[in-house]
Amino acid sequence: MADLTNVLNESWSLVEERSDRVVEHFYARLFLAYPRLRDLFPVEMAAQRDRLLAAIVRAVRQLGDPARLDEYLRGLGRDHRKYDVRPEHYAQVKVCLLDAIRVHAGERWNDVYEQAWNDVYDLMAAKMIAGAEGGDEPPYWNAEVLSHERRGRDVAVFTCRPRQPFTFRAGQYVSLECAHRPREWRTYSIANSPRPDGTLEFHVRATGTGWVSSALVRRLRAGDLLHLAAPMGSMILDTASRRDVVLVAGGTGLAPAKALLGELVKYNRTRWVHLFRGERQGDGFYDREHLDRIAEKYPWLSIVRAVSDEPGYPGERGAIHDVLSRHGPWRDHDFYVAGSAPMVRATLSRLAEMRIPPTRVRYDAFTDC
Ligand SMILES: NC(=O)C1=CN([C@@H]2O[C@H](COP(=O)(O)OP(=O)(O)OC[C@H]3O[C@@H](n4cnc5c(N)ncnc54)[C@H](O)[C@@H]3O)[C@@H](O)[C@H]2O)C=CC1
Repeated sequence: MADLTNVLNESWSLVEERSDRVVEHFYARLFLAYPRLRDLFPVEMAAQRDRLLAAIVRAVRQLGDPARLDEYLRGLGRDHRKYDVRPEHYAQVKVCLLDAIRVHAGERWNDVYEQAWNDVYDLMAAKMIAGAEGGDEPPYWNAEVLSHERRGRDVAVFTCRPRQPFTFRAGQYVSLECAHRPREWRTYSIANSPRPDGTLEFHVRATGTGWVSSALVRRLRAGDLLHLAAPMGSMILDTASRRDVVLVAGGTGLAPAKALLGELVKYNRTRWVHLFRGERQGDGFYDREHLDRIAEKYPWLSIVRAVSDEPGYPGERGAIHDVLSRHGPWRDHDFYVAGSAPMVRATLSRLAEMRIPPTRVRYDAFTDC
């Protein structure tokens, strides 16, 4: 596998700087050759371009960790049932993707590279196709929005209930689509552990460019319908572990941390749990009272909040990974990290500096980490 990874990295370096053009070429070729595939993709393609590349780069980087890659690709295949992707589509995509890479790599492209991309693509496609064989599962779930509350300037917390049985584990995420932005699916973590009434909670922050998040914060109402794809992700509790737990959450990365807390509340008696929560501004700590009530009730939970971008803030200040190391040492703990890709990356490298074995760190970055 190491050889294959090297060959892929080497060949990718030929096109990396022109990756935008590779992706443009790929989609142009795909939609010309197979016009019916156009309907599987969003009307607005900008975000999709980044996501395709991010998924490929992430998969190639994970070749050295087959178990994790397997889980990721099966989950992705299951998720892609929402697009009505069929097994034959994978071969069509392969022809166009390899063509785009080959054309942009130029004269240094060779048969070894071609074979390596063929092999790795077939391997990934086989796992995604296997993941999509979902038995009686629907391609996506219809869910009705039950409540929608604005928490501060730009955050909304909403709940919904899927109309068909929906099974997931605390810490997982789903991609969802709302009627306000049809065919634009975005991933959000479920912010609760499974509940008897089947309801799901989501936390969304509207940021400048995120049209779906903006619609979910500003336009979604109780009674609206959502589509949810199959749950994905591996940031789930290691219930066999006896180690204490550190949850590191940046912004709405609180959602999966809160879901894991909900799970721990059900059975934990013996593990100390430390929640590190970072926001840019002091007024960003939505859900504060709710979490404080949990900490009052369960003495095993401690919460550290830190603000990174407000110089006069009276409480703890700094990037959350710096705050985490200030509160160390952390020798014998399990870590769960959620937030933006740069925040997750910064935290992972800090944990690596602290010599925490990677097997004790779980995260699910929505973009490449
Ligand atoms: N499962 C997961 O990993 C989840 C990830 N998310 C992602 O989390 C992000 C949350 O965004 P917002 O609420 O706008 O939070 P934000 O971007 O405002 O950041 C909040 C915290 O992250 C820290 N941070 C931001 N950039 C950083 C960097 N480069 N290095 C170190 N720390 C950094 C900030 O200092 C602050 O403490 C979104 O990108 C969302 O997609 C959300 C939910 C679940």
